[in-house]
Amino acid sequence: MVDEAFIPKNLHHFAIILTILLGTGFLNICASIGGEYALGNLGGQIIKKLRIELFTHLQRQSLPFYQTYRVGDLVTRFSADMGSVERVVRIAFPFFLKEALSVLLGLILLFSIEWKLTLAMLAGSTLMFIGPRLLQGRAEAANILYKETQERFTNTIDEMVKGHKTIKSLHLQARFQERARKQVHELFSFGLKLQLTNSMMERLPLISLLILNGIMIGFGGYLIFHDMMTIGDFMAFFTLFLSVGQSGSNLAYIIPNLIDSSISFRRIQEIMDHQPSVSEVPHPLELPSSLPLIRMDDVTFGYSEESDQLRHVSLQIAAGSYVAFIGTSGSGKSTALQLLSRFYDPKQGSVSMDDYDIRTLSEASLRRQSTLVTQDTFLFNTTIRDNLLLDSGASEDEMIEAAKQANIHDVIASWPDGYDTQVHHEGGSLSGGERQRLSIARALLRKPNILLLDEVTSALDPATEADINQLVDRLRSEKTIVSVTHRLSSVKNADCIYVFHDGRIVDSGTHHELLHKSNLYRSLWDKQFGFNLSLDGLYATVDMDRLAKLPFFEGIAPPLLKNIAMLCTTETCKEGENVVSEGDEGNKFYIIVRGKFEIIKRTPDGGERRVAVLQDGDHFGEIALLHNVPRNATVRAIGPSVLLSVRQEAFHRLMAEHPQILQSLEQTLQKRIG
Ligand SMILES: Nc1ncnc2c1ncn2[C@@H]1O[C@H](COP(=O)(O)OP(=O)(O)OP(=O)(O)O)[C@@H](O)[C@H]1O
Repeated sequence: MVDEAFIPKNLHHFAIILTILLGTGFLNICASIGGEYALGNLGGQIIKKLRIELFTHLQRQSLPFYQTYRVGDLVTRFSADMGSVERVVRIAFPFFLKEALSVLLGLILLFSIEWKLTLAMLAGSTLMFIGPRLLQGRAEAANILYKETQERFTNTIDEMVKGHKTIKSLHLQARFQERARKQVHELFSFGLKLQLTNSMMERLPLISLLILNGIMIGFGGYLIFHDMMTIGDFMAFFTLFLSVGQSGSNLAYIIPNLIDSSISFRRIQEIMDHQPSVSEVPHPLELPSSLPLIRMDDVTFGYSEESDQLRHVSLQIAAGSYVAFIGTSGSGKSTALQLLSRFYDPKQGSVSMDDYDIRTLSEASLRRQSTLVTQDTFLFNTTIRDNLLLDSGASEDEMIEAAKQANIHDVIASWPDGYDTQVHHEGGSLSGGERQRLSIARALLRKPNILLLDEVTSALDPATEADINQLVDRLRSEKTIVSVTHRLSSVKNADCIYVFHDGRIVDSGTHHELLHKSNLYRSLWDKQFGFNLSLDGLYATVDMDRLAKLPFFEGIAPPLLKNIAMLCTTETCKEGENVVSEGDEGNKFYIIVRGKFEIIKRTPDGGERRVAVLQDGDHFGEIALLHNVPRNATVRAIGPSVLLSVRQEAFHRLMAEHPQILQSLEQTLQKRIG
């Protein structure tokens, strides 16, 4: 324009150049609108595909995966990480393409105007990328640190929301507040570090651009003074270089975004690379719809490579029979049930239904045939109706029938919205017993041939437990039922009871056979007999024969034991409640009538460690009847429980009236110490 139109004042050339400028400008506007739509659409499609693939991949994962990754770890990948990839795919990547194209075309034009100056500029422009490159490692590390902290904070929020009842009842707000405060502080400091590194990476190219401008003006001036370049060419070069330089620094500007997104992408990829440990074979078989014979042949299984929780377990469950797995806590009963459901595969041996190894069956056919009901019931945040029906295809009448069988229909009908009642907090608004009965109704609606029950009556009151036991009795002819329980009275009628101990089956037979031949079974049975509990589960008594079996009361005459039995008062406690706390002064003795308790010891670092689990018939704190000694551990209810307790003062009054009790106790203690 300067050399061909302005200096020679050539109107014709001026008109041509102006038309070209306006025409290309218009083309530029049209192309950018079209390009933005096309790239936006492409970016959106990529993200859509990635989200669906990640979701589907998560659903394919087996149980160990969900024990490795916590909710926050996965939610962050879907939210923050996916967001960062999305920003790059939708905005930064099109921007990168546009700017890279500008640089490329600009360089071609610059070469055509003055190649020597362009070469000089090109050599200088390496400055623009050296700085960011040097900072890249630090930026990546800061980014990873920030994302991991985000993940931990999300996990804390998840735990706080899910455990809000326990946190309140144990008054742990300060502990969570402290954890959250620490993580928020880390988010602040790591975020600041990340921001500073990123802004340094963004500033460095601008500084380099400033230096480049200086070089260009200096070298350009030199060329003009030596008649090696016209003023017009210099002005064209200068204008074009400003635009190319700006595009170049824009490219450097988006590097932090690219780093952020590449780390997010790596984190998503880490999940996508995780192969499920239990997966379908390439051409799975369909299990015929009939009551199958179930077998476990020499099964050994461990949750980790280092230890085995089941060892050489072999068992056979006849079609249509009612079988129970019983044993001490931690003996492997639930693990065996999970292997029957194929939530895990054995390390050695096999689980089969009829003659099919269940590893060869399609997951759909296995799940159609067998349903597992566990004690941790999960309800979806939708209506009770949806929670019951899910994809079972059952009718309204069938749903009501199943709810009646599970003894929950009357409760639902008494709610203002009945079956349309909305479930909140994954069922947290319902009682444990209600949740459990809903999950039983849900399982019945799916009409499985095999019903696997894992401690399903542990959260129920005695009346409901009796109803569920009757239901199981009614169902036993039409289904194969396998029930894991620690409450022996509820499986007395089972066709076969397998007794687990330390990961092995040590005995099997009917209740009567086991009473005769199995010491372990007899001792478990003896521990649980002799208690009487009202149907609402609020009032309990203990027989003196049962008290006589406690080592502590050995040798005390029956009439005195009767007096001790009368001192017992019933205590009920909710899940998560501490019955005794480590360090507190002990003044009561307890016997567990129903329920499970964990014994917890404080660790030197301020944490907690579970050292044992107590259940129906176990007792603790007997020393408190005699002396005021501090409790050496905390006893916390794992589920709703009922206990009988004897207060020290009442016991002392009894001992004052009957000094023989003290004599007997001292003799017993001497014998035990001796
Ligand atoms: N997901 C898991 N990862 C690692 N170890 C586990 C896991 N689940 C259970 N265990 C361990 O495996 C052993 C057997 O547990 P399992 O739940 O099968 O016992 P159980 O007989 O059903 O006991 P309980 O009556 O107390 O539930 C226990 O030592 C337990 O701590």
